[in-house]
Amino acid sequence: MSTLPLVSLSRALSSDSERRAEARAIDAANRTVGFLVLTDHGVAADLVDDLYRVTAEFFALPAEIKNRYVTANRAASRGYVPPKVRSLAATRERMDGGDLVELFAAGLPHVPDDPYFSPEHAGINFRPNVWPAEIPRFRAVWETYYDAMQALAAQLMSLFATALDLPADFFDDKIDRHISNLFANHYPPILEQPAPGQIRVGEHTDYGSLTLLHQRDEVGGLEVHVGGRWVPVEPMAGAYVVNIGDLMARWTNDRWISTLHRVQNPPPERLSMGRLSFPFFCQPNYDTVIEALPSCVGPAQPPRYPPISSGENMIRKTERSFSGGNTR
Ligand SMILES: O=C(O)CCC(=O)C(=O)O
Ligand SMILES: [Fe+2]
Repeated sequence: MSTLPLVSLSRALSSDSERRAEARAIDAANRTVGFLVLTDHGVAADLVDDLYRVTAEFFALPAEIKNRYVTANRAASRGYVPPKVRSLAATRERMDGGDLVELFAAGLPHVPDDPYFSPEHAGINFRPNVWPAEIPRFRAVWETYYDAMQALAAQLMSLFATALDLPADFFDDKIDRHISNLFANHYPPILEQPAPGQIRVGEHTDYGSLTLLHQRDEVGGLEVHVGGRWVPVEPMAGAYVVNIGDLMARWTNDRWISTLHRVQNPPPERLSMGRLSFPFFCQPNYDTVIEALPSCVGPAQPPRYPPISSGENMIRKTERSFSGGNTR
């Protein structure tokens, strides 16, 4: 969709008046579409190229090697998930045979040696990452990219605070020990007829505060549900697609919307085209309780959702996403 609202990070950081102008654009985008396109974000193009390169090398490995990186507790989002095992439509109680995507996921790379992060307190949230030994550079590239994403996410959350008429540091202590995950979505060529309704990623809303998606493939397929229609989101060179997740909708009492989206299968003549994309799913600290912000409730707007902790929300949603695909 060429009409997604554009936000320039460098412009927002250039002066107070520019910051207010970009914050207004963010508010308008998040109220109406829940998606925007972020430009001038400062993430190095070389790093992104490296990320695509090492990750494509991983997915090109034989299945029996990739399967070594499947981890026992899938709700922890670490390592490899084979095609058709997860179903994002299942988070909405819709069964579709499993998403036509294979995944690799990682969490916080350098977990501090502090009880807050220990399994006793944090449960599965800071499980160690797993890294493919076959690709020596994989780990360093992923860790560097993860760091770039967490820094970018923090800057965006500060702009979000301004957009919500809150102090710029409002979210800082709610995301400073976040449980965000970096995913690679690899969509293999579609060689067999999909089951009825089975697509690359079934319709869903993202779970957390916001998602930073890098996509640059030719075949595309990402679609957002706006105005009762599915609208394609085409990649824009060097830009991130940013969307609101369920927790931001809950925080803002639906002033901002967590929009349904999906990845549609290519048309028949392009079924052999694969696709690689990288969502970074921002999830606040596991013990941050998300309830409607004071600026988003009033006599005519009672809170619409009960409070929920970030950690509980993520585990509930992730577990449900593994209830609709192939159980293997
Ligand atoms: O691969 C994409 O373009 C986005 C997929 C998606 O919506 C997700 O992984 O949550
Ligand atoms: Fe998504």
